Amino acid sequence: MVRGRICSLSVRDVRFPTSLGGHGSDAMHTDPDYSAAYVVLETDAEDGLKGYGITFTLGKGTEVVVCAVNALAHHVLNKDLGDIVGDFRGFYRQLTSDGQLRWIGPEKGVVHLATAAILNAVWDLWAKQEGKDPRTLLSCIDFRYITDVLTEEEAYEILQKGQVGKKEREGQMLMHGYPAYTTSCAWLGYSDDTLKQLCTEALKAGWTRPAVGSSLLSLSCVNMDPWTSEGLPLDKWFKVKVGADLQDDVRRCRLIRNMIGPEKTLMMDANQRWDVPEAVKWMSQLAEFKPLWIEEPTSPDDILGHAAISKALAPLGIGVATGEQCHNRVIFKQLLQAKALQFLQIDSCRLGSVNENLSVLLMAKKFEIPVCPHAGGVGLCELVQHLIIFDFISVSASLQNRMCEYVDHLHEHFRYPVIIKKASYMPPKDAGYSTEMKEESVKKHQYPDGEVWKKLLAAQEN
Ligand SMILES: C[C@H](O)[C@@H](O)[C@@H](O)[C@H](O)C(=O)O
Ligand SMILES: [Mg+2]
Repeated sequence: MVRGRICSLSVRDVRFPTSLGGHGSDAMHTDPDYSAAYVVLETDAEDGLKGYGITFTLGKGTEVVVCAVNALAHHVLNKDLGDIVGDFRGFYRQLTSDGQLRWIGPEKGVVHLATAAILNAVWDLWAKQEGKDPRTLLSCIDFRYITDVLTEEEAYEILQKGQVGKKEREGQMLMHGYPAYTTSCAWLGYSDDTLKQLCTEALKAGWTRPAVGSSLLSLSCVNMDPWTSEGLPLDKWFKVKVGADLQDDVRRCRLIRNMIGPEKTLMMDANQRWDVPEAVKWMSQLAEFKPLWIEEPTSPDDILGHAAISKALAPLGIGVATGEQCHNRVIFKQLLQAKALQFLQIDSCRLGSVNENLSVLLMAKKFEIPVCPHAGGVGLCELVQHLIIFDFISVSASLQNRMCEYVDHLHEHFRYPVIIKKASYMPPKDAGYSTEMKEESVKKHQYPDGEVWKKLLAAQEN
């Protein structure tokens, strides 16, 4: 039973000084401070439940997103939660079609990140109150702009098929969790020594899980079903940042490949650094290190560019992955139509919350493209674990070629942090969207008045 009228929305600018240690750095974002616009919704219901929503940003960007959240707030305030989720498609459209704010989107950029923060909070609150069936889920999706590839009826059929074997898959998740890979070892700003040390630690610390077959390195023979492979060699998955300097990349990739050995899976991430021909040329030179995929090789908006890169790299056994900066379902639709990606990376904050991510999961299923979510940042792992476990249980029903990113930073600031066991996400058991942060962490890291920033800013002045 849904209850309560939204009587307050607060949004705070919370930043973690991760750039000081080079954490999170890549070829384009050299000094990221992992941050969140953190929204809290309160209702007048007696249960006292609150909805917590975040969107991930990098430092300064947060203040702009906070403004956008405030500009959108009037759409939520004084609304009954029942009215919002009772016509969630309509509410989603209201938020994304604000007559004045849409001009600075539409459905992309800062306003869309702000939409995600608010809707993530609505989902958190709603999830604490009740469960959802396929029809209810579909009623949350705005199919506008995607009915040429996916109608509501087709989506319903997919979800209906997803009911078959659902209980078993739930059981599998509870027992083994969802396979994860790590990016924490090889940020671009890390020295070779740090890279070696973190890689050694990750190898020792059980970033391991069972894999099938002798090689996971060519797209055609990737086969990951951790449960049918018991007793077979353990596999380990790593992602390395590339794209700034070819000689550095060759050295770092050689180093990491030598450490992990020829059989383990390596992915590369260029964070949009290259032009299309440059991407093909650069990756041809890194092909000897057998990457499973190259992530964000060029502009996230360049659909045909991604298609050209995919085509050129296919003979080398290298796939293209993208999505962390794909601003809406339309871009994903076209990437799928153009065969421009082999791995689809949803992001729980870039798109318009669960609503829009559902539409992308369903389109990916229709095109039979594996979803391997983008996570990390601050809170993205906490959020996206819900989406990908849902995808396995109710949509894709497969783990083949699928894994979810994991980054080992900042989980200690969450009340319900992710639980990783044997390199897998264990299903969250607490109600809600795992978005609540610890109040003392928020206070300390609030920008610019939190203790951490007061000290850092004072030190900068002196
Ligand atoms: C600035 C960020 O850390 C990015 O480098 C990061 O999201 C990355 O692209 C990833 O795939 O995890
Ligand atoms: Mg990336």
